[in-house]
Amino acid sequence: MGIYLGINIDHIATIRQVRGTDYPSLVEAALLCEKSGADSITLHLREDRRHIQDADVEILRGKLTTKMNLEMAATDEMIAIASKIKPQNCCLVPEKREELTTEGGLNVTSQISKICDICIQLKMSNIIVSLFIDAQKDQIDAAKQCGAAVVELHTGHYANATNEAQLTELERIKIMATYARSIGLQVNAGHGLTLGNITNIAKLPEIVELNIGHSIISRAIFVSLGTAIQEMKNLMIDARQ
Ligand SMILES: CC(=O)[C@@H](O)[C@H](O)COP(=O)(O)O
Ligand SMILES: NCC(=O)COP(=O)(O)O
Repeated sequence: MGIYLGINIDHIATIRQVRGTDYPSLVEAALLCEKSGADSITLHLREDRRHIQDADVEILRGKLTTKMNLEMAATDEMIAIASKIKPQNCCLVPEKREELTTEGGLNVTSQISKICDICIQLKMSNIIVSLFIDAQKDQIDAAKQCGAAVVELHTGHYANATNEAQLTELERIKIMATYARSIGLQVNAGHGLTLGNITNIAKLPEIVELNIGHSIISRAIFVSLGTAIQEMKNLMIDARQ
């Protein structure tokens, strides 16, 4: 089975926000991503608006030719925005104001009734709901119970680990991807993936889509955005063969 690549463009918005300029253009970047092989565009509208802005979500919704995957916190404000903009996919992620980046998965087990309600509301807007969770059985079961169609397994711990510890994380993701698939969930994965650590994750046959941003945007400094995307996609496809 094939494997899809979603490009996270938050990090392009970060460059713009740090100077308050109107460049680099997120529309130009997103369209170039799509032209270069991205299967979807991921953007995280953080509560503190540190990179993606509300207007970006609105404008990109009318321009993307693939799919928009809107990452957002499980808050009333974000649900209202998603219900208005209607991206094809919404991924609920945990957020801490002070964090440098997303540190772990959403704790679904501790807020089942709230996440259930959000899934119902988003589904009413024809949005496919994904939950960004750690590769843990109780979180996967809770995601299923809440009615999410997709889980995105957080690969940050795998990406940050080395040697034996990384293999242990890989095994955990592998077992949990198989389990999530067996109970009817679509399995995506992402966070911290690079050209150096992608192959073992992309080899897992249950994984449908990988969302990658930071390492691709960083690599683009040296080889162009289009080439950086193609390099990653080629590695993913090679891993599947
Ligand atoms: C949920 C996730 O993994 C991405 O949204 C990632 O967090 C994007 O980068 P920032 O953490 O810099 O917003
Ligand atoms: N959901 C993960 C994502 O969108 C990309 O994360 P990163 O590659 O920027 O760490």
